[in-house]
Amino acid sequence: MQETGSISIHTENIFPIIKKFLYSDHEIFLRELVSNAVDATQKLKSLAQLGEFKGELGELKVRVTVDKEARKITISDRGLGMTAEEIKKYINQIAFSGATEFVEQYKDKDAATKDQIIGQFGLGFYSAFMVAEQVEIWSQSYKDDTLTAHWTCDGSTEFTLEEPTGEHAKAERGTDVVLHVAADSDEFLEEARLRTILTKYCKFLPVPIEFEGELINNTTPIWTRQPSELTDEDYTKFYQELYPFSEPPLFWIHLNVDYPFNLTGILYFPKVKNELQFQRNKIQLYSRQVFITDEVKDVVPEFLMLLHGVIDSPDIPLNVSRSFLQADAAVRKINTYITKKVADKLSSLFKQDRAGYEEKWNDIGLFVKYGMLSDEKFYEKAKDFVLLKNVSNKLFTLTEYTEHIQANQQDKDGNTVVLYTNDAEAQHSFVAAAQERGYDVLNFDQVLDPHFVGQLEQKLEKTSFKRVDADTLSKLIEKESTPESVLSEDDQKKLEETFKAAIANETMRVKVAALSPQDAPVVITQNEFMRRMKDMQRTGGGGGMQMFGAFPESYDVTINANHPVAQKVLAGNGTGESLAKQAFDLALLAQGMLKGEALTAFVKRSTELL
Ligand SMILES: Nc1ncnc2c1ncn2[C@@H]1O[C@H](COP(=O)(O)OP(=O)(O)OP(=O)(O)O)[C@@H](O)[C@H]1O
Repeated sequence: MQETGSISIHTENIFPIIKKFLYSDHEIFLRELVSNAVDATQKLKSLAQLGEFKGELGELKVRVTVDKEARKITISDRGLGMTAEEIKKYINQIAFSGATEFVEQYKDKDAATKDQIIGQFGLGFYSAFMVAEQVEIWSQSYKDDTLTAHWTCDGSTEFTLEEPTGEHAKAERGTDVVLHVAADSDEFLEEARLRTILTKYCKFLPVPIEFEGELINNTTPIWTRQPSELTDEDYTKFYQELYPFSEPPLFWIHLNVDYPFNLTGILYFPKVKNELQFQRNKIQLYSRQVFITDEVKDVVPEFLMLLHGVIDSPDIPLNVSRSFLQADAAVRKINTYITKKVADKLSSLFKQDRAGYEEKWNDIGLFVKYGMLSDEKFYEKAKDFVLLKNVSNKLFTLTEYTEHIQANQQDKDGNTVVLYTNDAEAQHSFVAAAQERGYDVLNFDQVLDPHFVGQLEQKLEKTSFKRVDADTLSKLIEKESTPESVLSEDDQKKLEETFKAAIANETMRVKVAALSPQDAPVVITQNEFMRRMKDMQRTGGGGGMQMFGAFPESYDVTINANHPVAQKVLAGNGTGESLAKQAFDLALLAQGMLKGEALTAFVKRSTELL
């Protein structure tokens, strides 16, 4: 029996369109055909379990072979097979209508959406024509009394279907799909290229895949197994399998839900450096153990992309555009679920082993803060286990820290003032002065910290954050009883003039204030607000803040009226100005701001004074 026929499709010329536009993703043909072979094998296994197939299963492998000379790639399975009738139904109708639908969707889309669709649309069987000029199917159904079917098609709407006689009349059960590789697809005749593709997409398929006699896959990756039967070693070994040559992960979460959506997977917390660096290792997305993509941007919340591992879900729609994906209810639920799981894991680590958690803080701190900044729900959970580190490297939770400083660091209005440094070395003199007063200073020296400070300030009631060098201590935390000035108004004026003349610099705003005699004689500070704006701008705070780039750096110079040096400057007949200069330079020196010519002049002047 031989039949020739015409496949009815609605769109004219879908073939050239598919060929042309799918160019960048031609390699997925192999994923599609191997997945079909795996599905056919799994279906046969189910039939056997149900007692509907009583024959020998035999060795259920999918074999991929390539014959470069003959320009052929063959994908063979020992699955349930198809009769000629079934080929007509499943291949001529379903597979081709899938392709038609694809082109229909594809036609009116803009370029960006097209890319999207290409990457994620499972074109199924039809994708074979992206690389082949002719495709043959040899198939023998598992059903008794059926004959082998042989279908050929050159990618046009014409096909032939026959049931061969003689030695080919009844083949072994299963399907061989034979691709006659087109002239412009030579690359797919290379063994190395095919092996790379198979390893990328088929590494964890549930049925053994053999390529040129070699097993390609691990059929039971650990995310498909029960956590109770897995050891830590299994998890770290699997991490190595996913990301060879990477440092071992810190810890992991085994995801497993089947309601209201289906999702399994393992998320690993890597050792993240203190910078927001682009990660080479990405989360991989699978659908029933078939690799789909490692662009998981819309499936997991952005901050979770710092994690590594795999997510496997048949419920993630892969054939729709990105904007649709973001609005998709299943995707949103998956997002929420993963976020909650991650927060719960961190919370239990924190509660069960505080010391271990603190040890890991350097690696997970950035992640936790990023999560708090980008996800309100995560903030709500993480506020109980986020840690603040002070300059003595002691770690506190938010509540612990408020308790720690409350007694000492409340200002006259009852606000708690948190002091912090972003560079303990450079701001050492300020940190030391604060500590002398019995104040505590936090270390906020990571890239996200300026944003994090802003967030905490909004969230925590009656609490403000001030960098230690933003003002004099008496101003940073204003107390009820401020020291009185021992100088008369006239003397204060005179003192200010002397310093102004000595400093002679427009960007230094000089003022005299009554500080404690224990405070430094001269304090140079940079206004908190202005500096924060500049910091934000540096870490990408958005276009609206560009204008601050135009502002020159400016500093406040506070002269302590109650320090003995003030009296000396006032009393110094003719030497007042050089004493003032000396005191100012010492303040600059303490902050690492004295450089170049000014530093040389200072050293010279100091030597002369000696
Ligand atoms: N190797 C095979 N053995 C048995 N049946 C097959 C085989 N390959 C394809 N089929 C049949 O042809 C149908 C169409 O295949 P196609 O790959 O186009 O779509 P699909 O697998 O149903 O969906 P998709 O690939 O988009 O997930 C399949 O549903 C299946 O019934």
